[in-house]
Amino acid sequence: MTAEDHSPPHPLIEFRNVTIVRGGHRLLDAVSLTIQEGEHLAILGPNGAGKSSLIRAITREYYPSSPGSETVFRFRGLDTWDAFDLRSHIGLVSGDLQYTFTRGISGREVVLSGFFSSIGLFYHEVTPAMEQKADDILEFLDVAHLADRPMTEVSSGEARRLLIGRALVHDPGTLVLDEPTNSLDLHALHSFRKTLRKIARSGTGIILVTHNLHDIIPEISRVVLMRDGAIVMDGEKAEVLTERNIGELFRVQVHIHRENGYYYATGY
Ligand SMILES: Nc1ncnc2c1ncn2[C@@H]1O[C@H](COP(=O)(O)OP(=O)(O)OP(=O)(O)O)[C@@H](O)[C@H]1O
Repeated sequence: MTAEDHSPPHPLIEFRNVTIVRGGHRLLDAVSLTIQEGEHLAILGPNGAGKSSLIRAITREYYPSSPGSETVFRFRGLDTWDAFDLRSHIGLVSGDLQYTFTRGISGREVVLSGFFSSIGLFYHEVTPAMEQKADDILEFLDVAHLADRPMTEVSSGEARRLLIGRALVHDPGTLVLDEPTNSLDLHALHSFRKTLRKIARSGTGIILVTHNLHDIIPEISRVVLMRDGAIVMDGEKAEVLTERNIGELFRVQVHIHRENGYYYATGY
């Protein structure tokens, strides 16, 4: 082992002074954010805060506009990275992905398509090892019974779990979820939380983007608040999720109450 091997690992994401402008609109405004490998954090903010834009910057869909000398835009210590690097470290479950699976693709095929970043398998060659991995993931996520069901015939909650499976095929160190509980009913929300907690406890990092406090599973310890394209607060969950901070963020008076490690906003 060399002396270099003892140097601290690079953060997964290191952004400093990142501004992103699209169509004349400032989506991110001088954002600085460092996320370590394996961290569990939530990015919380109202509609239009820039949360999805931040995810697009993390996944390199968006690049900083007119970066200055003080701009840092790094992934694992690198200024440039390719889709392959990214996929092996970050599994993405985006909010609109479910609606791109419009054909009768089975649950197992949804998961397998993660190997090819495709929507369905088409001409891709699936190896026995891939089949095994997909079946292990279906089992882990408690959706083995959906392996042969067409995606068009599963509920939103089930579809969401299959898409998580799709994002896990490369064993990414971190799972990024953009508004994952939209349109889930109470039972589906309950199953989804259970699944996410299991993933977090297995050691996978979680970056959860949401506007719902109750999506923040107890394993998430850090919360970043966003508004108008900027990060307005970043810190330990109990210090960030106060009535005052959340009231100011959403511009509405709220009561915050805590139950079994979850936070709920009520009274608005
Ligand atoms: N490509 C684009 N060109 C111009 N404006 C955009 C573009 N993408 C997003 N916006 C605008 O930028 C703002 C931030 O959008 P973004 O989707 O990042 O917010 P969000 O916090 O994810 O919102 P939501 O919770 O509603 O999904 C919004 O006002 C949106 O309309």
